Amino acid sequence: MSRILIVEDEAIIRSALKRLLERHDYEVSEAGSAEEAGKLELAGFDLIISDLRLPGEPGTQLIEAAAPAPVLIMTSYASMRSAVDSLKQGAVDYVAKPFDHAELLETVSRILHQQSMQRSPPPDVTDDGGGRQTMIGNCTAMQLVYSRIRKTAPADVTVLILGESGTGKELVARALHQQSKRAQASLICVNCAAIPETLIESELFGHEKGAFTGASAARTGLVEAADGGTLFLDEIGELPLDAQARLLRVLQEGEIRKIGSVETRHVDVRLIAATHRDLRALSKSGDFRLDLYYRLNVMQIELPPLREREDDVLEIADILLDKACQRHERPGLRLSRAARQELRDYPWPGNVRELENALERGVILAEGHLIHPDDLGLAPVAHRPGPTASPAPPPSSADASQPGGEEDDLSLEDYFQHFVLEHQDQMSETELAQKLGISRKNLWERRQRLGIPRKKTARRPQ
Ligand SMILES: Nc1ncnc2c1ncn2[C@@H]1O[C@H](COP(=O)(O)OP(=O)(O)OP(=O)(O)O)[C@@H](O)[C@H]1O
Repeated sequence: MSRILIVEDEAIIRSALKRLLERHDYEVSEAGSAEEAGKLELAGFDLIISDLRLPGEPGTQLIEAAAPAPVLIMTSYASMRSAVDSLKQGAVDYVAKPFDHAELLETVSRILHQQSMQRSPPPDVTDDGGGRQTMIGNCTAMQLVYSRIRKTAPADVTVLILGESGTGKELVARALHQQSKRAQASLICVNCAAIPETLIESELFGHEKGAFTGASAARTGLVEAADGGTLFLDEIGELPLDAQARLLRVLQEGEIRKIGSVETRHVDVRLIAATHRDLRALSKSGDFRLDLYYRLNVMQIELPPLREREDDVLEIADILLDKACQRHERPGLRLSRAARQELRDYPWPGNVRELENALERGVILAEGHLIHPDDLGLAPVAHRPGPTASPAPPPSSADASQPGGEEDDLSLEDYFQHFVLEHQDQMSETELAQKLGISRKNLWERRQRLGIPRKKTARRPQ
């Protein structure tokens, strides 16, 4: 939903315009003067509509301050000359008052469309080891993502990144941090699903010595470690309710309190959160606090699944293949025509991460200078899983016994799926992982890959 700011001192015009835009599904904020508008994160808006004549500074004052957000100037017929001057100063367009509703809506939609079509180059991202990579892909949906990153990074606001597992949510979080004014400070990345529920609060918020059995020394939490910088909470939908309450306090008051402490400490942290789950639906079932959802959902960036990214699959495959060839010292390896077709047709439930893994397998297994479909190890058509967001049906025993190289994998996954579904109501995630002989992180990753929803945790008081 596009965000528009109206800057107009006449309350009647301002609220009429607000109602008009809201009826057309825009999210609208208001300010009565350029000075009042200047207190907002202007660059976070998709469009600013400002009256030219305002008490104090004129509307054109906002043009530079709001960049790259466009400013549309409203002016009266009597001052057409100043309207033209505003264009010279960089306003995107002007509308003469009183304006025709249809005409104004058309102008707004044209400007927003042009803005979204402005090509933003994919951002460069540096990983923890200092390695650089560029986000790959040029489809329309990714252009929108790049443009959102460019606009949102400098505005010091909370960002919620949505997308299936492996679509690049962490890459986006890194790009946001690295293009923000906090770039020189720390970026702390935490996967909420990979930390046992019993430990997550103390990991995030720290604890005092003796706060609980085993707390033999005081410990600083990750939120405090991100002070002055950015905290990236991946899979925030998995955060237990008690930790959600503490996080809300950080967002509302800018304060944390360690477990077992009575003192609070001020922290200045920009929060970026990501999830593949529908937080609104989770809040309806009582598993996610609605107030926290509203606090997180200031700006949204939605990553498209790979299967919807047009020709990006092959572009990404070519670049990642070169990298895999270098890593394994197998220069010059290419994908066969059939392998390229296979990559194009496959539904990629694990998205770019799954593509990376398939290419890695291809490079290791290829015998000549071409990678063939078998080398990629993708599931045969009959066994192809659905997207991670919706649970995949368990493969039938008939499927599992079919001839082909996948039987062992399938029956193992079949066993895994049945075991988890059968025992998850009685066992904690840690117990499940122990019984299966895998780590808790691995359990979570398999749940993502196989599309097995996590059991509902018992509702706790808020
Ligand atoms: N657009 C892209 N260009 C290049 N590499 C990408 C892109 N998107 C994702 N990747 C790669 O895919 C892998 C998964 O990306 P990332 O960890 O950011 O995904 P995610 O959505 O955070 O996944 P999860 O939710 O499972 O943690 C990484 O190795 C990342 O470098």
